[in-house]
Amino acid sequence: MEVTRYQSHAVSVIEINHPPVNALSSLVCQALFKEFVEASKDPSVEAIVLCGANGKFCAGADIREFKSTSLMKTISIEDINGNIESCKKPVVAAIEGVALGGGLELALSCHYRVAHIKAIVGLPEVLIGILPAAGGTQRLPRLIGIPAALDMIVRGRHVPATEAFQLGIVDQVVQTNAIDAAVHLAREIIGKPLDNRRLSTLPVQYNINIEDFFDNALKKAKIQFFGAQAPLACIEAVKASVELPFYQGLKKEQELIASLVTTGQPQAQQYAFFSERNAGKWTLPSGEGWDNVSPKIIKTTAVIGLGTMGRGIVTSLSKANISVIALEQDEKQLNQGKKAVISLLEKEAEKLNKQGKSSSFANGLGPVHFTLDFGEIRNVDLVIEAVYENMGLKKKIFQKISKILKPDAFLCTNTSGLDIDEIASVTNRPQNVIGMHFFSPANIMRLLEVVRGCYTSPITIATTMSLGKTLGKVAVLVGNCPLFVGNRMLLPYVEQAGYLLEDGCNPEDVDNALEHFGFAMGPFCMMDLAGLDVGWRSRMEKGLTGDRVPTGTPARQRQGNRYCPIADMLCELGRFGQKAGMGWYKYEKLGGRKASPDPWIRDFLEKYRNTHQIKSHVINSEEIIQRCLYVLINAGFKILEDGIATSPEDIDVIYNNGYGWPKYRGGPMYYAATTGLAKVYETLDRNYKANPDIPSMKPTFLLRKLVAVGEPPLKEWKTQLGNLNNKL
Ligand SMILES: CC/C=C\CC(=O)SCCNC(=O)CCNC(=O)[C@H](O)C(C)(C)COP(=O)(O)OP(=O)(O)OC[C@H]1O[C@@H](n2cnc3c(N)ncnc32)[C@H](O)[C@@H]1OP(=O)(O)O
Repeated sequence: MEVTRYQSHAVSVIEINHPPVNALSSLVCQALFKEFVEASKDPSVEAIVLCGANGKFCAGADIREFKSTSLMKTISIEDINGNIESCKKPVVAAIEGVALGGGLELALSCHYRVAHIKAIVGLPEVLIGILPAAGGTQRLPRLIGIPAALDMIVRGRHVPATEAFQLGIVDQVVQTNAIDAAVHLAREIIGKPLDNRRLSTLPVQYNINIEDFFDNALKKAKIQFFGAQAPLACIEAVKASVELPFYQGLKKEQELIASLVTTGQPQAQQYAFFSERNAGKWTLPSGEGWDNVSPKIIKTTAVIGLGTMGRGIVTSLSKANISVIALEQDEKQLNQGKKAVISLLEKEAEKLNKQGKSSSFANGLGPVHFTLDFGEIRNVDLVIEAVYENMGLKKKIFQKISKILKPDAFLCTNTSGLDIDEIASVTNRPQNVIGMHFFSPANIMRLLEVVRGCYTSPITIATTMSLGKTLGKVAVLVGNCPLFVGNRMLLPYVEQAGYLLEDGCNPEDVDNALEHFGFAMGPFCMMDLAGLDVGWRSRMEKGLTGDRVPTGTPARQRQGNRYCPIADMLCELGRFGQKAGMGWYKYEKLGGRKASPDPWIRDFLEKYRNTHQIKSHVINSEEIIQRCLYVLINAGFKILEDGIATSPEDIDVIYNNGYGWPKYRGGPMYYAATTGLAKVYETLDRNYKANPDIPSMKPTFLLRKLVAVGEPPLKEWKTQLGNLNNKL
């Protein structure tokens, strides 16, 4: 039964029961409508309470039922809302757990709302590419005013109960059972007037210049959410609450949602939503997986190395209230690390404070302890090594700690691409060794690549994936290969960006095209931020530049393939990016962030092209996007072929959460599917034939096969490979 009803004296309690989150599916809507009509007609019922089973009010419309072209149901959520609001008997919402999207819209149509202290409310539709179109954009401004409503709706913010009370969204916050409190309130208000409790009948009150306010909001949103259509539609809908009578406002919501659906963005964002949830459902070829391997509970941890990554990881663990011993090799670095962690934790506490939440680290370090003594980590459950990317150093540390730690402790390495098996091979428990590739800043970035080595046991995977979730990360299990998934795909993308400079572009042409596509940052801005020396060092280690390049090697060739040495040349001149005040761009000062195109670079590129007799040509944005993205996508197909990622969805989760890919485009593999695999294949094939010295352009076997079999849906891509190669 999706909806049940029972009576407590004169109060009828209607409970939504649709696990896991009581989403409003068609069946739930029908049942809710029916039960509500019956309760409202029943003469023995004098008041009604709406609640959700299993401690959750309702997470909104059932996203699984959204079809690509229509969001209509036989009975819409707003049909139910209208009925509730106009009911002559008082209706109280008892909010436990979550009241999100259609769930909050349902609660807003009730005459009163009681929330449990731990509940959260919000209208997060914008995050899945739509707007609250069951009256949310019309009722919320009438309840809490335009600025607060707009902020919640445009950002899709989750609001904790205490803040919801301050804003006036809920009438009571209780520490005990919210349903009992709602029933109690319902009894008290029987027979009392309800006219000023029906939000649709209230005027929207404001004392601001509405035209200016919405113009500014639109301008800001166009910058902040560049390219995303839903935030703009949300603003238009809230504006309609001021300009139009309530029922016309509802019509406007419907028009706006219908027009959003035609952009394809909701479909991409909903795909991203479910892909993210599925990423946690890892399964090994052996059948062992998330649903049959229990993780070990991690209570105590240690982090080795307090550089940028280590500090972020310590902060992350501390935020999750997990005890952590932070270890450094000398007093100076320990103190620097400690100062940095304190400052990060203070910022985190401030953020929580603003949300009305308290933190265990508000007045200090919470569960962190700093030390120079390796002996102190002997009893921890799990260690995360976060020293710099050097195989020799990492092996030395792993050898040492595997002798010290208790036998069942887990050993994790934070690396962005080193061989997990080589690191594991020096320990006395390779089955407990795993990679945890955090992204910088590690206390903020949501992505975590969990890297399984050939020895890693299922329980180690389960424990690390579960720890990732506890830290609030989106953990994705990947296989062990140089650079893993995200960075491996990035390599040909950055390589193409270099070739584009040789062929006639300036850095800003490439960055502008990709930022216009929706990336948070183009490749040259990204390199300036990360530091050009990082890639330079790695190329030196690989013998691509520096003393180890065999004499006589042509400047623009390595092992017979095309090579662009421009980044190396900038590094030789000390142009390391932001930290040097110059890189691909110039900056206002050392460490400055405001990039300006540098005439020196233009001049340098012109001379470079002349020296190498390169005929440059005008390259438009479409060519830039295709050249950079198609090789990245091609690398994604190779990763699937090699069994390094479980699914195209996992690759997309990695790109959406760690590489600034615009979520409204779903991720690179989803983008390839919507662009058309044949187009991607033919473009790559043509370019490869014209440039046989760029191997990353050669279409992969999987891409070719998928085109040959008629481009099956993305969910079926992997089945085309059979069990060819699975490193997971
Ligand atoms: C006409 C338009 C009218 C209304 C529009 C809407 O209401 S759109 C929906 C708006 N609501 C949301 O966007 C909420 C989305 N859900 C969440 O933010 C989180 O899931 C939530 C509720 C905070 C719970 O988070 P938690 O981390 O505890 O669990 P998880 O995210 O893994 O979700 C558990 C399973 O529930 C499924 N699910 C969640 N929300 C919905 C939903 N609205 N519809 C359908 N399914 C939903 C989720 O996929 C998980 O499923 P599983 O099979 O276990 O992977």
